[in-house]
Amino acid sequence: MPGTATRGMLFGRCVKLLCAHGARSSSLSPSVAVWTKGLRTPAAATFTPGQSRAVRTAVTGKLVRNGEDKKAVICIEGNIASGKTTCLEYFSKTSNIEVLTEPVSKWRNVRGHNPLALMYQDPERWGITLQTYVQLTMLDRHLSSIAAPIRMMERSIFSAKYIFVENLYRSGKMPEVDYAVLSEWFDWITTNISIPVDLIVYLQTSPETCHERLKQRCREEEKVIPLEYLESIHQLYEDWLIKRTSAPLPAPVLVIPADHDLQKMLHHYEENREKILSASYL
Ligand SMILES: Nc1ncnc2c1ncn2[C@@H]1O[C@H](COP(=O)(O)OP(=O)(O)O)[C@@H](O)[C@H]1O
Ligand SMILES: Cc1cn([C@H]2C[C@H](O)[C@@H](COP(=O)(O)O)O2)c(=O)[nH]c1=O
Repeated sequence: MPGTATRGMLFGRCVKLLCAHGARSSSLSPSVAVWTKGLRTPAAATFTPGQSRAVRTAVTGKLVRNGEDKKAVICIEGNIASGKTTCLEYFSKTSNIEVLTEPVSKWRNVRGHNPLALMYQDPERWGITLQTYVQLTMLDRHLSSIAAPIRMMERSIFSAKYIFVENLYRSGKMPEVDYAVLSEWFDWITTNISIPVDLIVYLQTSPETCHERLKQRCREEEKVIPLEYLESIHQLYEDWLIKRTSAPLPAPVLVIPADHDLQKMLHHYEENREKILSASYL
């Protein structure tokens, strides 16, 4: 591992990304930030366990937001209405953890438009619109500054692509050109920007449980979701996080069975607390 002086040299190239004057105000995080670019080396980026995040970034040459590379990132993944928000709420009471829920309110209202509702009404036409905005807002969540040493996020830019975009495309509801454009964006982002994740917590539910919880939550846009849609999302999650056959894993996975009632789930969260929080030492 390089010493402090070497690391200083590796991180010597700083760039400032500043908001353009006169740009329309946005509901995203302010983009004034200091970024560091790791040194690009011809060597292939191979990560070994225990290697520090700083060194990995130096090897890959990705843009990294200063300071954020030292924080632990835990992503809570699972099907629609599997209990992710409830899990985040539980851990939000822990000091040292800052929780970042999915920006669903933005997906329901971008300058007066509701791309989430439009997508469910006509996925062929509006899938690309929603997923472009999901990708942007998820990236914004990953890059936002937090004060606490541990960041717990609901889903990730990875599941938006590997689960939801993939589902639209495979079910024939996203034209190939839309899928290609979204994939190009995703590949550019993940190649050039450091999006570290230290642990994925997968709340594993049956699609039937999610269907029940979804009906109980009663979000207007989601009233049209049939059980088959949740089955497809479930299958994609299982392929990605359990069988590990579909897409790369950005982090180790901790599986928590999540079909149980609320009281039992809170007990499971408590039982797994140490394992989850130890992500900060990875
Ligand atoms: N273990 C549970 N048992 C029964 N209902 C639950 C449980 N966990 C969450 N719920 C309820 O199910 C609905 C979906 O939960 P939520 O946490 O919003 O899921 P997600 O964030 O994954 O979409 C909510 O109405 C919530 O109160
Ligand atoms: C990430 C992502 C989400 N959605 C949809 C799926 C649900 O209707 C909401 C998220 O609600 P949840 O209860 O937190 O699962 O957004 C989508 O269509 N595309 C996506 O990439």
